[in-house]
Amino acid sequence: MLRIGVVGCGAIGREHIDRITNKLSGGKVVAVSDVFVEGAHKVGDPIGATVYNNSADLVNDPDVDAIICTTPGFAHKETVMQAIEIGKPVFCEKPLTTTAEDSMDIVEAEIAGGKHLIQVGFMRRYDKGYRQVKEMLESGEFGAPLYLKCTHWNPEVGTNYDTPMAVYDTAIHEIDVLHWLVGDEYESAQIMMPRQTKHTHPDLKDPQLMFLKCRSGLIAMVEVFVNCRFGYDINCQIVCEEGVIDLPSPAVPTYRKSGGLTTPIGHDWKKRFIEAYDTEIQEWINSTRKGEMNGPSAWDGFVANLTADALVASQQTGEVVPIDIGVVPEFYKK
Ligand SMILES: NC(=O)C1=CN([C@@H]2O[C@H](COP(=O)(O)OP(=O)(O)OC[C@H]3O[C@@H](n4cnc5c(N)ncnc54)[C@H](O)[C@@H]3O)[C@@H](O)[C@H]2O)C=CC1
Ligand SMILES: O=C1[C@@H](O)[C@H](O)[C@@H](O)[C@H](O)[C@H]1O
Repeated sequence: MLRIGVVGCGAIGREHIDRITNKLSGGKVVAVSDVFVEGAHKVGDPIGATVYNNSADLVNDPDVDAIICTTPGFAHKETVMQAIEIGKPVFCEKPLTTTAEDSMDIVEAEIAGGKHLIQVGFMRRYDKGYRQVKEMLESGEFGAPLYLKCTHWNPEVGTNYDTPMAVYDTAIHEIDVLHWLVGDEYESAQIMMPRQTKHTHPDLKDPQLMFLKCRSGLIAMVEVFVNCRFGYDINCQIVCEEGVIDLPSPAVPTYRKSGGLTTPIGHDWKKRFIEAYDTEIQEWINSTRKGEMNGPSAWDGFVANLTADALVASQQTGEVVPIDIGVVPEFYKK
């Protein structure tokens, strides 16, 4: 049994605790922590977990074999570095950090420790739909992918969500999954701001149109609209030389009523990728128990943050910003 400590008992922390406790196998949450300690007690007490009010004490608890970090992005580095220091595996929710510089510090610390310890929560790589699309592209039947049109539509966000977060908290999913999907690397990024919705606030530009150009010339266009009101709607269309692939959304009943044919759209990000989260965490438990680390790595987290930094820079100017990921360290070559 993998004894897991969860740092950060907010929305997704609670989700992961629930799936490990009630759905998955091979793992047990034995400790939880949150700076808001009452929140940690609320989820930790019913499952008999030790409750901490800080990350260091949880990481250093000898009864904790591995850590899940589900604090906000700005706090990830602290916990991940503590885990590397003591040599414990850590599953860190996306983004690895909020800047490429901080992610590089983690990459360097992991390499110095000489052991693969970090997995980043890019769960879309575990989604059946994205996996099917990847297989279709790799079959060669569609020819080369030329451009991608993607939407990351979210019903609403709070006032603590600002313009850069549209990139490093939200578009970070597309940043990671799209280059993985097409087997390419980004070379530049650009953002254009269309007319803004009245539902946004002064610190948030919404919507934003993001353009990512790959080395092959392929361009991915990502629409991020986080106050779209109508639902949580993730779409991806890949236009190839020999055909067009649309990412399948999970099947929902459609219905005819009052003179209309309706396809309902969900509102909740927790449900859209629920199977992907289950698979992701189950595979992490399985591989961690075997002393392996097979999922998205700290290097993948760094590449995503480097790309995010370029997009954030373009938010100010609208200009095309180059991206140079450099050479993949030997340590991360598969
Ligand atoms: N893979 C995915 O689809 C999703 C990933 N996330 C990621 O998970 C992380 C958490 O997001 P949410 O659960 O939505 O946030 P949240 O705000 O609901 O929860 C964060 C929790 O961390 C606590 N916290 C803050 N600083 C802390 C610290 N230094 N040490 C311990 N606890 C601390 C807060 O009190 C709060 O309980 C973020 O990085 C977010 O981007 C969130 C939702 C979906
Ligand atoms: O990661 C997530 C949230 O943090 C983010 O705020 C949402 O927009 C994402 O779609 C969800 O998956």
